[in-house]
Amino acid sequence: MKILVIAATPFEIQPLIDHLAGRQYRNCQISTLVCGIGMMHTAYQLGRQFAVSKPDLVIQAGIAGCFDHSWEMGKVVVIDREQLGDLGVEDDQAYKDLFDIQLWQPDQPPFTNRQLINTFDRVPHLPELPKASGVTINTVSGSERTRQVLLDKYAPEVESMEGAAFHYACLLEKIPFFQLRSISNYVEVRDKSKWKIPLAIQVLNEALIKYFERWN
Ligand SMILES: O=C(O)c1cccc(C(=O)CC[C@H]2O[C@@H](n3cnc4c(=O)[nH]cnc43)[C@H](O)[C@@H]2O)c1
Repeated sequence: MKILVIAATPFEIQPLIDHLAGRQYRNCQISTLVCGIGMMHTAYQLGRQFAVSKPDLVIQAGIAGCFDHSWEMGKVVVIDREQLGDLGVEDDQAYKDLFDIQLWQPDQPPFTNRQLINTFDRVPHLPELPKASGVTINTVSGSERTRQVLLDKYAPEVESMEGAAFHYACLLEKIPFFQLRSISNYVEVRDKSKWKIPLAIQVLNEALIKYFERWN
């Protein structure tokens, strides 16, 4: 079983990389790929990778923002659906996405009712973690207005900059996948001093390592 773990930055999976060094798992070969921040980098790197070799499972691991202030920092979730949060047009005060203006159809593959849904088909040992819905954007949301527009339109729980590109590529290539996100911050008016990146990276990697230990 070939498993590929991808991340936007090296920092997000460095503890896993350190853990894997010199280790061999009986039933799986694990490789890692740092794709870069954002959808463009993720799509390019995945397309390039899949053209050469298709893994049996791909895991995207990263930190993310969450919309619900009752969530604790460092909460780890599996994303079960993704939506694109800023691909569309502005129409005076309104934002319309490509489905709204009918350039895309709600069920055009790989979308289902406008969403990039992971059914977790053929994913072995899916971690028993809470499921959450994701929205993917190009600019980290940092205003009350943007937060509310996204909530009203997509009702997301988690925001990242890569998730939708990952779901899109894996769904089209029919490769089993799951996206693991650990919460580093709330989606709110930007205050970087409140972000808990080291905590989020630590728990994210603990979850990844726990997952691979199940393969032993
Ligand atoms: O502004 C900074 O100094 C800064 C330093 C480190 C990281 C950042 C990021 O913006 C991280 C973007 C990166 O992490 C994911 N992420 C984390 N939180 C969010 C969020 O609230 N909204 C969207 N993406 C988030 C994202 O997937 C990127 O890979 C800034």
